[in-house]
Amino acid sequence: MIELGLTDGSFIDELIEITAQSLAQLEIQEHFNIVKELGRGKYGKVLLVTHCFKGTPMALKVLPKASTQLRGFLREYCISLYLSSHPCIVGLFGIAFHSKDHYCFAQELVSGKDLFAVIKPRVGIPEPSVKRCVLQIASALEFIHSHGLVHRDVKPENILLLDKNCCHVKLADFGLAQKRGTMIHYIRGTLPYMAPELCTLVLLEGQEEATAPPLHVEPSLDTWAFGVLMFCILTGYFPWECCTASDDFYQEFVEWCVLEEKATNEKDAPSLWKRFTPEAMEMFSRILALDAERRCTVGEVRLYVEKDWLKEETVPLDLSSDSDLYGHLTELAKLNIIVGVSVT
Ligand SMILES: Nc1ncnc2c1ncn2[C@@H]1O[C@H](COP(=O)(O)OP(=O)(O)OP(=O)(O)O)[C@@H](O)[C@H]1O
Repeated sequence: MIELGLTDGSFIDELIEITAQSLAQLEIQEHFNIVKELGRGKYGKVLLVTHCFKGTPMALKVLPKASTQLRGFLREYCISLYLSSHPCIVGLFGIAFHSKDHYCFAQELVSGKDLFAVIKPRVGIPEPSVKRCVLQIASALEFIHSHGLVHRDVKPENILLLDKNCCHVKLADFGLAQKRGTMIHYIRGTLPYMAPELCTLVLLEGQEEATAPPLHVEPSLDTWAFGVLMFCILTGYFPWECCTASDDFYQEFVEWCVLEEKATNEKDAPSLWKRFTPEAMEMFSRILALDAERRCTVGEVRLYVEKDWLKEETVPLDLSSDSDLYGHLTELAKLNIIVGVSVT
């Protein structure tokens, strides 16, 4: 029995070594019946399969060898496996293998939609469902962070629903997960869930190196993404496209944060945020603290869950169709991000 370090993520390297030594080679069709494709992401696809002998339905994540490094596949599989005991994290069967063209591992089948699919444009999802969902994701993220890991891809597409009212949800996709402290040197492309400190590492067209110093992966990156996700599912809009000086919506929020440091003032809330109660704004100011060091932990959302988050009469958004951010919800979800990482 190996001794596993529990809080610094070091056990992952040991699991990767062991798994690498025993990774079987087999062809998918020889062991599984492919029923249909369940979904597709930037890195691969997920197939609904049944085991040829046992008939067990599974969600098989299939990553092409041509675009996937073995080490990256093993890291995703080992991190997913280690965390899969949490009730709000997708379960695993302990089955991983490689075929001629793919790396694969079998996940528990979650039969509902993902959270992105149930967000009503410009409306979001009902506040009680948001709260149920947010509490479960906070619990999953606390579990991940307590093991010295960071998810790094918290977004509605990676939250799978077992029912349409979010009574039971599961966090999926550990393809970008890293040990806390891993260094990020640069990023290509942005997503609205990316924290401001991460956006400083975005490479512009033709640029080879980021001008900002490298960043350590910290749980505060997940906290920020969690805050953006909360905004998205409460409103059906993104709060901004990305956290840069050229994004007016983000700049409006930054200005509000500066004022909020002095005193909460409803009048000062940016147009997109006017629908929230002062209590919800206080919560957002802590979860989306611009300074990562001052950002609260995901679990602090529990302090606000008994309070109302949306005002009873929602203030209509003062947006022309051109600046309607919902248009970006689908487009931005498809953006590619390439993150350069090196382990310290
Ligand atoms: N266990 C599962 N059960 C049912 N459907 C699933 C399961 N896992 C993933 N899916 C579906 O497949 C889609 C893609 O899966 P996943 O996010 O793991 O792929 P990816 O290539 O890593 O995506 P991304 O581009 O977000 O990184 C999900 O959005 C979801 O709709």
